[in-house]
Parts: sequence; structure tokens; C-alpha cells
Amino acid sequence: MDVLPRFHLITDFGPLDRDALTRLLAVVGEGAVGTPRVDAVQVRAKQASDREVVAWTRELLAELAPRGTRVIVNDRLDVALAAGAHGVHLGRNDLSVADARALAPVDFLVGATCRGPEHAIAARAEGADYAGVGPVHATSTKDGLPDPLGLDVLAATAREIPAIAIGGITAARVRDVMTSGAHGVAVVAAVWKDPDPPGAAREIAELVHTS
Ligand SMILES: Cc1ncc(COP(=O)(O)OP(=O)(O)O)c(N)n1
Ligand SMILES: Cc1nc(C(=O)O)sc1CCOP(=O)(O)O
Ligand SMILES: [Mg+2]
Repeated sequence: MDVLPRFHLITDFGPLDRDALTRLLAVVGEGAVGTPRVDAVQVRAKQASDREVVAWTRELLAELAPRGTRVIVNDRLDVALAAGAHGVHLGRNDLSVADARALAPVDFLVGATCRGPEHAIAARAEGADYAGVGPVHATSTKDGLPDPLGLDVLAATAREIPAIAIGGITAARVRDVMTSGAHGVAVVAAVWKDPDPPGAAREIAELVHTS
């Protein structure tokens, strides 16, 4: 588990009830050797309480860590640390990377949202492991984002720090994104809105890991 995760699957569940967990585990798969994989699940649950996110993260860790899939918490370092997560993804208004790095254990992953190379240079200097770079393409999953960055800005950002492309990433776009220098991708709709989420995840994983 030493390689920086390439395929980040972001959760779409409301509560992590039995159905949501079953759906997620079907998408992540068993992690069999030689099978392309979801490398990290990011717990993004904006409507949930801190206690719920801690409980769900612990539940996911119990299921996913043995499969070699890491669990990263969106926004909140304190919640991530309390739950024993593998990392945190920090947005532009969350705790700074430097403050998070000072509080986190050495092998804890710290990711930061970056919207261009200037952000990436700062994030790297503060100790981020990777940048979530987006929105690369238009997305209807989140409102209020800036205009799409496009592949040139992704490429320039990826020269500064390992870049995880986010925003409108679909299987059809993975090769271009990876050719632009991305380390990997983060995805919501292309998996969860597909009629066959496990199949969609397998296709994206294969493309990410073979590009
Ligand atoms: C891998 C990755 N990159 C970027 C984001 C966006 O994070 P953030 O800016 O904190 O916005 P929200 O996801 O919290 O709405 C991400 N989640 N993951
Ligand atoms: C949560 C989020 N953050 C983004 C950013 O650019 O900061 S794009 C995004 C949504 C990603 O979902 P989809 O794969 O459905 O486009
Ligand atoms: Mg966030």
C-alpha cells in the first residue's frame, strides 16, 4: 500500500445504511491480485453529523482496509483522525495543508484542492501528498465551481505535484487526463449515475491503471 492512490471514488450515499454499504462494496470489489481497483474511497457526506461520519468511516475502514483500499475523509482532519482514516482531503477553505501536516501522523495522506499550478506549488511546499485538480470538465455534481480548467491547466498543475483530476471525469475522458500528466482521477457521477456502477468502476480502474 505504498503507492499514492490513483482511482479515488467519492461517496454519494446519504446514510451509510446496509444498502449503501452493499452498493459500495460491490463497486470496490474484492481487491483480487491483478484486478484493476478503486484505490481510495473518499467519504464526502456534507449533510451528516461529525459522529455519523466517524462511524461510517470506521465501518468503511473495517471493510476496505483488508482489501487494500484506503479511506480518505473530505474536509475534516479531526474527523479523519478520530476515525483512524488513511487521509484527509482539504478544500480551499478547510484547515491549511501546513496545519494539517503538523497534526497528522507521518504516513497520513493529505490532499488539497488546487485550481492551478500556483495552488499546487503552495500545497506541495506545505506538505500535501497530492492535489485534487478541478473542475477539469463541467460537472453537475457540485454547484458554484469555477469554469472548467481544461487539460492544459491540469497538465501545468500536474508538473508541480501528483494531480488527481476531478470534475466531469468519465471513462471516455480518462486516457486524455492521464496523458496530460495526471496521477489519477476522482469520480462521482461516472460511477454512481451509471446503470452498472461496478462495471463503470472496473472500466475506469482499468483505464487509470493502464494509461
Ligand atoms: C480528489 C478531490 N479533489 C477535489 C475535491 C474537492 O474538494 P473540496 O474543494 O473540499 O470540495 P468538496 O468536495 O468538499 O465539495 C475532492 N473532494 N476530492
Ligand atoms: C466535489 C467536486 N469538487 C470538484 C472541484 O473541482 O473542486 S468537482 C466535484 C464533483 C466531482 O463529481 P463528478 O465526478 O460527478 O463530476
Ligand atoms: Mg471538501
